[in-house]
Amino acid sequence: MEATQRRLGGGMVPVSPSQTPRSSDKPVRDLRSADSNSNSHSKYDKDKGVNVQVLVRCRPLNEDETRLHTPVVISCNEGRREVSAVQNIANKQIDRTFAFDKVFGPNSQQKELYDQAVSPIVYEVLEGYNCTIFAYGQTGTGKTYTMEGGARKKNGEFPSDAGVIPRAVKQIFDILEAQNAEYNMKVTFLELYNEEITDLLAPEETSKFIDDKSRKPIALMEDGKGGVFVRGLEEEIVCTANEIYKILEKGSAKRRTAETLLNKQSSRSHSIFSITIHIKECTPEGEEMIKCGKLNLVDLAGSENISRSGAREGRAREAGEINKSLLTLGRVINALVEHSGHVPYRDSKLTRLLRDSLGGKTKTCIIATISPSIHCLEETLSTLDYAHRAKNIKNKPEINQKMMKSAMIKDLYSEIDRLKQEVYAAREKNGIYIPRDRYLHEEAEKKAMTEKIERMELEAESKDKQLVELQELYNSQQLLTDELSVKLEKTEKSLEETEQSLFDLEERHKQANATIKEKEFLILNLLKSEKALVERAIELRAELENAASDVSNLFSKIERKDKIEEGNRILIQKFQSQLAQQLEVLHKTVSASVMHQEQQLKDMEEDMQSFVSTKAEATEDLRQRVGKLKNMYGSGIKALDDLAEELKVNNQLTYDDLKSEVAKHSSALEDLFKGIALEADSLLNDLQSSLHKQEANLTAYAHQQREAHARAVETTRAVSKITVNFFETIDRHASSLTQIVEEAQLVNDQKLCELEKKFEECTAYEEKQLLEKVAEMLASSNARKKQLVQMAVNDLRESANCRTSKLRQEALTMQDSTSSVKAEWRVHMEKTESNYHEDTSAVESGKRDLVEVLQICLNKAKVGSQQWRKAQESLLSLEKRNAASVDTIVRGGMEANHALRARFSSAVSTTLEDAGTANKDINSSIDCQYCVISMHHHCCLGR
Ligand SMILES: Nc1ncnc2c1ncn2[C@@H]1O[C@H](COP(=O)(O)OP(=O)(O)OP(=O)(O)O)[C@@H](O)[C@H]1O
Repeated sequence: MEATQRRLGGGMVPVSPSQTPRSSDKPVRDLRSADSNSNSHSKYDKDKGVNVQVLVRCRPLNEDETRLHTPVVISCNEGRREVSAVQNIANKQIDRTFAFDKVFGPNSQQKELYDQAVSPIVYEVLEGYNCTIFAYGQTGTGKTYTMEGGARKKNGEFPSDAGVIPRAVKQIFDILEAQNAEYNMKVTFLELYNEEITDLLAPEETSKFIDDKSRKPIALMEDGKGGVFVRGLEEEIVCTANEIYKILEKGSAKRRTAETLLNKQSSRSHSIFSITIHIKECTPEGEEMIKCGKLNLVDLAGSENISRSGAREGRAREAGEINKSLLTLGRVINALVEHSGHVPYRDSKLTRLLRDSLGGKTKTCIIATISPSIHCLEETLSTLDYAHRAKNIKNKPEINQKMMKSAMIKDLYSEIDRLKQEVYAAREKNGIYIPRDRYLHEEAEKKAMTEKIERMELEAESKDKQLVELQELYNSQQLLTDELSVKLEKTEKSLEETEQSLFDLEERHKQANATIKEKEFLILNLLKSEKALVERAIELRAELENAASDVSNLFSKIERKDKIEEGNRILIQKFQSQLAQQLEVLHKTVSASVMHQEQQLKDMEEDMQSFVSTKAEATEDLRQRVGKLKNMYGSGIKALDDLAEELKVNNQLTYDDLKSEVAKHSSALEDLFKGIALEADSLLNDLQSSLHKQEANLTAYAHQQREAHARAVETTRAVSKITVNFFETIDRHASSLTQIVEEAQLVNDQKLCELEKKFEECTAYEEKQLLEKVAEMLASSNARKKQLVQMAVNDLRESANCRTSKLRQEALTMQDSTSSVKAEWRVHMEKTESNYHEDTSAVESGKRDLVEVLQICLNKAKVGSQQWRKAQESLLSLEKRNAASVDTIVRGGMEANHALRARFSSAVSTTLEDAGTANKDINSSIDCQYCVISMHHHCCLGR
């Protein structure tokens, strides 16, 4: 029942098997996160957890597969960490790609896989983590090959195809040896077969019978803290790697294997090989601590298709059990991934054993093995799905709490005592006896367990009932579904038939519609042509009727025409005779009138000759009169010409007067302007000279100001220099203060460390003494403690005093520097003040000068304005005079013009009178002429 220590190694004391290393409740720093290449480290986050690392390994085709040229459907892209399954047969197309943390193709070597995926995990185990690596995959895909290796150890050499387990063992020993560490290592090796656990390291006596029945299953117990442990599992203490190899060989040989169609040596059970390492560490204070790490290496039985693997009878049951536990594992993975409240760990022993590795505090790595063959595609896809899903499981790894060696020894002593008591009790009485306390404790535990079991049974019953109900419901639903599906089928068939007939009918309907349409079209065309024909006939009839009436009309017209033509002929004959008579009469009258006309023309010629002679006389008379008029107009125009000449002379005179007057005025104005310009010039010169003076003053003032500013800048520079010096000294003091404080801190720390060390030493010493003289020692230890504390306090006080005095000194130096800065500042202030006063007086004098200059300018401006006023007045008087003289000239001109205008108007009136009489004469002569002509005209008309 109880574990027995088989060997003691490295001077370390092993822990009991029930003491499976536990992670501390305290969060611990991930020590390998910096140098590990495992991506789990990078993902690590205390609250979120670390994803289970999943890698895939594809084995190469085996001999048979190569011989039979089995098609390969799996391709591995190690760089992109992807596995693709591609198959295209007939109409079934598969093309799926999965991404994993790492992918190892068919050519990958054992060492490669180990170095890349497992080695970092081993480092983590040595840091104090619990880690699990398990291989999952279809039968014959290389789980055992990956975990254990193809060949066992040959002649002490390390084989190149050694698997994960021997390599991990070697690495652990190599590291520990290199570190020269004091350690203790123990291993366990168990097998889970048909839901029963067997110890592969059990002593020979108990397993000398080869048949399965002789193998005693061992119990899986709850440790009361949520974990499980295997009661009575052998723990082999190992000191060298070779020992482990031997153990492995021995254990593996005991594993149940069988030949299946897929694997000649197929593992029929799950195996868990665990290595627990305790490493001694010394704290800087010299305390011995024990660090503990555990590595679980799990080789699962193959997931398989029973029919394909060729498993029969016993093997089929095996396969069923294997599949059941793997199914539970799948359900656990699903529940963890989907974060469902209940995770069915308890449904199989495998999941109970792996509980901490799936969603617990262990770091886990799953190696999924697959075959590239087309025949395994279904299982390969299922494995890839499974593994891909497992990628999302999150664990929360924690480093196992380090134990103090003394505490551990204490625990072990109490364990030995308990065991001794048990042995003693057993020796004293017949049968099995245990101490009362333990009995009571176990009874209570048992009671609690019974209650729990009862409760669970009740729950299970109710669940069963529910299940039965659900089953019934499911069955009835199934029946209903079957009925409905039959009905549905029938309905579908009839629907199909109806649809077919409907389709036919529709076709026929379409055809009929088409023929109807054709016929309708023909009828319509016929009707149309009939209608057109009737219309045409009606038209033709009307035309015929019209033609008949036209013909009758034509006949009557022809008759009438004939009659008229007859009448016309008679009339023409009458007209001919009349016309001949009239033409004879007309001939006679025309000859008489010609004679008369000739007579009249002779008379007219005579009259015209007399009229021309009278006209010549009248014209002579008129010419004489016009000559007279011409003379009269010539004398009038001459008089007007004389007048205009006189006017011109007058105007010239007036213009000359005006011109001389204006010239006089302009010369007077010129003289005046010259005088004014001279005055203005002198004024401007004065103003310019005063401005020059002012400019000189201003330049002097600016110079003064510049000098004052330069002085101010100088002083400011001096001040800033002083201030910088001041701050530098303050800085120096501050840094020396910090140094002092740091020193003080260091001294304090050292002293506190010493105190702590002394206190611990004292405590340890006293603890030892306490076993003999507790009471006596207590007093003395108290006194000693007091003394020690007093000493430490005094020490601290002294150092504090020393520091205070140093601080005071620093403060004094600081005060000194401050006072010197103050004095410098005062000097600077005084200087600045005197400069300021000087500047102000200079400004005042400048201001005064300016005021004087301005006054001078003002006076000059006044003189200027007076002179301008005078000039204005003289200009005004000149203007007035000019205006008066121009007025008299203009008035004289105007009077002369008036006299000329009177003469001109009298001359015009006489000329007009003369012209009036001449016009009258012409008019009367014209009238006379007119009378003569009219008389002539009348005479001519009278003839
Ligand atoms: N990567 C590999 N390279 C070379 N040979 C391999 C590889 N993987 C597997 N094999 C060979 O394939 C055969 C089957 O491998 P193995 O027994 O490890 O499969 P398994 O997955 O453990 O099967 P089972 O689940 O039935 O135990 C072995 O002969 C092994 O040597």
